[in-house]
Amino acid sequence: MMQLNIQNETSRLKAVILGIANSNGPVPSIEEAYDPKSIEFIKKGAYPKEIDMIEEMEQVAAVLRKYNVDVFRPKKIENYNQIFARDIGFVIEDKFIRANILPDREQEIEAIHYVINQMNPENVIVLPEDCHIEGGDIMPHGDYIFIGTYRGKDYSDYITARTNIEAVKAIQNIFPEKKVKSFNLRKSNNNAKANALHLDCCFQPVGKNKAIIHKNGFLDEAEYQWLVNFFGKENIFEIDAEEMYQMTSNIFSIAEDVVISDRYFTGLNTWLRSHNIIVEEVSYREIAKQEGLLRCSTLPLIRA
Ligand SMILES: NC(=[NH2+])NCCC[C@H](N)C(=O)O
Repeated sequence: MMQLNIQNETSRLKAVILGIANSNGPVPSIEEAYDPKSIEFIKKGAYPKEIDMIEEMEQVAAVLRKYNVDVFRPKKIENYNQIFARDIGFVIEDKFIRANILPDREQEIEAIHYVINQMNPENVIVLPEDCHIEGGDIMPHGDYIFIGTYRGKDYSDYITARTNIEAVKAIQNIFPEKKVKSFNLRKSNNNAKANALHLDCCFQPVGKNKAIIHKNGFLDEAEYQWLVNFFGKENIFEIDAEEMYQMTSNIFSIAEDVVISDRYFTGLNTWLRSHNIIVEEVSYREIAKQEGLLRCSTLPLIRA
C-alpha cells in the first residue's frame, strides 16, 4: 500500500503524478474554455499544439527521473485535457482528498483511479458536493494549511472561482489540529492579468523559508500582508501582474534546495540561485498559454 505523506511544498519529493498532454483534444471553442488566458490564445489563433506540450512535459519527467522520483501518469482519455493533475485531488499528511472540480474537468479523476487504488481506502476522502475545491488552491505548510478561495456573493458568476468557503470549512474539520488560513483571491473571467485562478497562480513557498507572491492577486490587502509578515519581507520575491500572467509563482519544488522552473523566469531563477537553490530549467511556454504551469501539472503524493 502506498504511504502518502505531504506536510509542505518543499520537502524532498519521492512520488508524484505528472499530467499528460496526449490526446488533449481539438482547439476548444471560446465557450468551452474555462480560463481567460486560454480564451485569449484561442482568439489569437495561437492555442498551444499537443505535440509541443507533450515535449514540454517530457522535459519535466526527465528532471524527475534524474532525482529518482517515482512518476505516475494519468491513463489517457481520448480528446480530453489532462495536463493539470494538481487540481483533481491533493494530499495533506496521509490523506488523499478528491477534489470537487469544475464540471468541465470531472472526468480527469478517472484516469488516476489506478493510483488511488494503491492507497488505504480509509485515507481517501470525498467531500460533500457543495464543497468546491481544487488542488491549486491548497498548500499544506507545517502547522498551517493555506487555502485560496473566493468569498464574493457572486461566486457562481466566476468560472475562475474554484474553491468555496464550504470547502475551507470542510478541510478545517478534517484537520482540526491544523491552522487553516484562507485567502480571498482576485477573479476575472476575461482578463488573465487580473485573475488569480488558484492560490498557486499568485503565491508559493520555496526553499526553507521563502516565498513568491503577487500582491494584486489578493483581494484583501491584509491577507497579502499577513503572508509577507509570516515569511518576512527579506524572504519574499515579489512579482507583478505581467509575471503572474507568465505564471512565475508556479514553479515546482523537488526539495528545499532544488526547484524546476521555466527558463523564461530569468529574474526569479537568479534570485533562487543566489539563495543556493539549484534551478532545473525547462521550457513550459506553450503550457503557460492555458493558465497553468509546473505546480499545476504535478500532484505530489509523497515527500520525505
Ligand atoms: N493549479 C492550477 N493553477 N491549475 C491551472 C489550471 C488551468 C486550467 N486551464 C483551468 O482553468 O482549470
